[in-house]
This record gives sequence, C-alpha cells and structure tokens, in this order.
Amino acid sequence: MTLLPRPRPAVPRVLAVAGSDPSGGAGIQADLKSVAAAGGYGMAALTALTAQSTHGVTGVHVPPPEFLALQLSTLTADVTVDAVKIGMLATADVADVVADWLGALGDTRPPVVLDPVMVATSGDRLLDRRAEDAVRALLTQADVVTPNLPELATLLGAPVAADWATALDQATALAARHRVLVVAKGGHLDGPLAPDALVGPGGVLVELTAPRVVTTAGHGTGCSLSSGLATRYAAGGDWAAALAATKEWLTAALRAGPGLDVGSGRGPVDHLVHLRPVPVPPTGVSSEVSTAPGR
Ligand SMILES: Nc1ncnc2c1ncn2[C@@H]1O[C@H](COP(=O)(O)OP(=O)(O)OP(=O)(O)O)[C@@H](O)[C@H]1O
Ligand SMILES: Cc1ncc(CO)c(N)n1
Repeated sequence: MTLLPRPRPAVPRVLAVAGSDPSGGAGIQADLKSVAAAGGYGMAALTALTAQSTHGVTGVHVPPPEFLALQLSTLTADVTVDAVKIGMLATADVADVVADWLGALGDTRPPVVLDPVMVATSGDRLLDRRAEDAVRALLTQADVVTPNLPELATLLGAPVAADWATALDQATALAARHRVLVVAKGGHLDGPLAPDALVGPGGVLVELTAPRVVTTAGHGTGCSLSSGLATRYAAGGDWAAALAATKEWLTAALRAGPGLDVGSGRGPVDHLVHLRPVPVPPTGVSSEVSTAPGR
C-alpha cells in the first residue's frame, strides 16, 4: 500500500504496542526510555503483562484483546501517531487486534516497525506457538521487521543461521517474500563484532558493524533498537540513517549498562547514557552502504 506523505515532526509521537517488563530493561518500559533517548514523545498500549526480572520471566498475563482494541482506538481518535513500534504480541488474538487496527487506518497508517518477539533471551516464551502465523501475516502491514536470528529462522521456516552470510541471505529471502525491509541482527552470533544490516528484497542496503560489547547487561537490546529506529525514522524519514544512529546509541548504552547496577542477572542497557556526567567515548560503529545492483 502507498502511504500518504507525512510531515516530519520536531518531536515525533511514537506509540509502542508491546508487553510490560517490570524490571524496566525490555518491553514497554525500554521502549519509552528508548523513544525519549531518541528525542521522541513515547506512548504505550499494553498487549500483555509479564512478571519478569533480570533472571527471566515467571508469568505472563494477557488482558482481554478487546481491551487492547479499546486502547488503540481511543488513543488514535485523539492523537496523531508519527510511528508505531510493535513488540510482544503474546497470542494470535492479540496479533489480530493489531492487524485490524492497522488495517482500519488505511493509507493514514503511520510507519510501523515490527519486532517479532517470540522468546526472551532467558529462554521464556513470549509468543504462543500458534500465534506465529498471525505474526507472519502482520509482516505485510509493517515497513520494517527486526527479528533476531532465531526469529528470522522461524518466520522463514529455516534452520537458525550459524553465520552472518547465511543471516543476510535469510533476511533477503524474508524481505522478498513479504515485501518488507528487514533488519538482520548479529547479536546472537559469536565473535568480536556485532553486525547489523538493513536488507531489502534485492539484498543488503547498508551494513553496520560495531565491536561486540562483552557484558552481562544486554537485556532488552531488541526492544530498544526497534523503538529507537521507529523514532529516528519518524524524525528524519531515512531508514538507513535511522538504523545507523540507533546502533551508535545502543552500543554506548550497552557499554554503560553495568553502571546502573540493576539486578543480579542479565541487566538492562543504560538508555539515558547521554544524560550521565561521564562523556560517552567513541563507539567504533562503522557503516557500509551497499552499491550492489538491486538495492
Ligand atoms: N554484545 C553486544 N555488543 C554489541 N551490540 C550488541 C550486542 N548484543 C546485541 N547487540 C545489538 O543489539 C541489537 C539487538 O540484537 P539482538 O540480536 O540481541 O536482538 P534480540 O535478541 O531481539 O534482543 P533481546 O535480547 O532484547 O531479545 C542489535 O543491534 C545487536 O547488534
Ligand atoms: C515484555 C517483554 N517484551 C520483549 C522482551 C524481549 O526482550 C521481553 N523480555 N519482555
């Protein structure tokens, strides 16, 4: 669908449709901090509540999906939303509510970043297995999807990529199949680097490389990346530039995470690292724009 041209707001109004993480590192709590760190105004419609700490998820409560529909319709009857980030969807019914809401917006639908959250890094499931098809169906209503490597493999129906070249091939296949931009994320690979790439149906558009941060504080990186990306795109209108700036910020936030001293498990990144009194050192993120045909 061709969307209507949108004005570039000075302070983008960004809506996160996602689950709650009481420990503040992931989910809606991370989204709101990430939007604020990117200069946006954050809003939140809750899909699900988790009981969660830096050690993992001990429970999930999904309010009636009709109540999510009411949150979304009430908000958008009043507020112009400049970008949407979708995170944890929990069940097929919840995913269907989000799909119906986006469908009803028609060509006034804001840009959508879909983070297809399936399993927390702690190994706990955040998406009902029967809901995977509903999330796949939502891909057609998203502008960008940001799967980690296991999520990319599930969406494609392929084995999990064991190396970066395979991840890029899978991202290209997913982009071509669903006509969506894909952010391939190398966070789950081993090695000294943490590469990410923006990939379209014709292949890699831009590849970003950062030194891998060796840390125990990496909880919620995926949520933080997707909401930062949505916010910076709403402000600037350029996915590649928005991804590069978000990667730069996230690398600094990852480095600073342990300074927060939150919990004894996998702690959060410091979303507001740039507000701390200590200057942020260079992150070493480099970016390479592809000149390959088909970009
Ligand atoms: N150790 C690390 N050092 C540098 N960047 C990292 C590291 N781990 C993850 N990242 C970056 O964080 C972002 C999210 O990647 P990741 O693959 O961890 O997503 P995810 O699994 O969806 O996150 P989550 O842990 O929130 O579920 C990407 O930009 C990735 O490159
Ligand atoms: C609520 C919630 N959403 C997403 C993630 C994935 O990081 C999580 N751990 N918790």
